Amino acid sequence: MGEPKKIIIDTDPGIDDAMAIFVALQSPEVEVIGITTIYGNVYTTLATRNALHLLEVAGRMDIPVAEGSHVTITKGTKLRIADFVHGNDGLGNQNFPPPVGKPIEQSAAAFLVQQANLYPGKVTVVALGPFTNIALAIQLDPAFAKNIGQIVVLGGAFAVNGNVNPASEANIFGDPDAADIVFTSGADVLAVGINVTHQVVLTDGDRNKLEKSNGKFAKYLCKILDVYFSYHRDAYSTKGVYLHDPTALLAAVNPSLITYTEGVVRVQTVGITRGLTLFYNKQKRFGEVTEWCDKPSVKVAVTVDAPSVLKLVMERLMDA
Ligand SMILES: O=c1[nH]cnc2c1ncn2[C@@H]1O[C@H](CO)[C@@H](O)[C@H]1O
Repeated sequence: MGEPKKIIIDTDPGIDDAMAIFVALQSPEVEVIGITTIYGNVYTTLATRNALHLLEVAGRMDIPVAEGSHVTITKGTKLRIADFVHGNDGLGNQNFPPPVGKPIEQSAAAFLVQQANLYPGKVTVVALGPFTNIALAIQLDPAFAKNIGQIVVLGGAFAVNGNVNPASEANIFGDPDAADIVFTSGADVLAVGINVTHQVVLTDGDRNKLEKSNGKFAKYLCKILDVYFSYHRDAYSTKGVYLHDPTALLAAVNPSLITYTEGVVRVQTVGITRGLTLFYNKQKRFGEVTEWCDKPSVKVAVTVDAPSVLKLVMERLMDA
């Protein structure tokens, strides 16, 4: 194995975010060089607090946390916060003590730009919340799209219903304008949508295995998973939970776990379909000039090796 891939996790922790962060810290293929925070599952201030807390649980206070935007890319302040999925504290209503650590002075966007410049082509951003910080980095530095190695986003509902409403998936819905900026930036973007992550389910049985293990991450997660399980039972009538964030993270760690197709993605930013991700496969040359013309292609995940993803998540969480 060569040098580990440098990754920055942009996150709104979040129960499945916590899982993804722990899996990343347990993955020898990658080196987590920073965490940037964003609103989504919780407000940004709480996301920062939770990110610092999770790093303390992991004993990895050496990893810098940069706080991200508190508003959307269009300065919108009416945010949709998914506390009904993750609990009021974002971590299953456990009232954990406040972290000792502090975020660094730099903003998330400034940190992303700095790291992309420091290691051109070598840094992967894994975006697990709305894409505001990434869009801000693109606006801050015109070279960011070129300097960043890859941007792996958890987001979109490609040719399936969303999870906020039939049109829209939560991370895109959180900031559709930012998502459109990222998808059309020319960066190497891989989108892992809920059409893929809904195939990766952690069942009651898997959770029992985590509970019985001695792994510190497994034990910690079992404390916070209750809220996430009850939400899935209510919303989807399933006895398991979707592993959105860990799937996207592992797609960044090991691209062979997924297959993808390439084309242009645009995001609807207004109206009842606000947040809709529309993929153009470039198979037809349209007579009309369209809003998809002359836009760079991105990668969109199509299939996932769900058993392997689940196995890796379980192994890595229990082995610590
Ligand atoms: O129904 C939902 N509404 C809002 N957010 C959700 C819902 N289900 C999951 N997530 C959160 O949003 C991302 C996937 O879209 C995941 O990070 C998940 O934690």
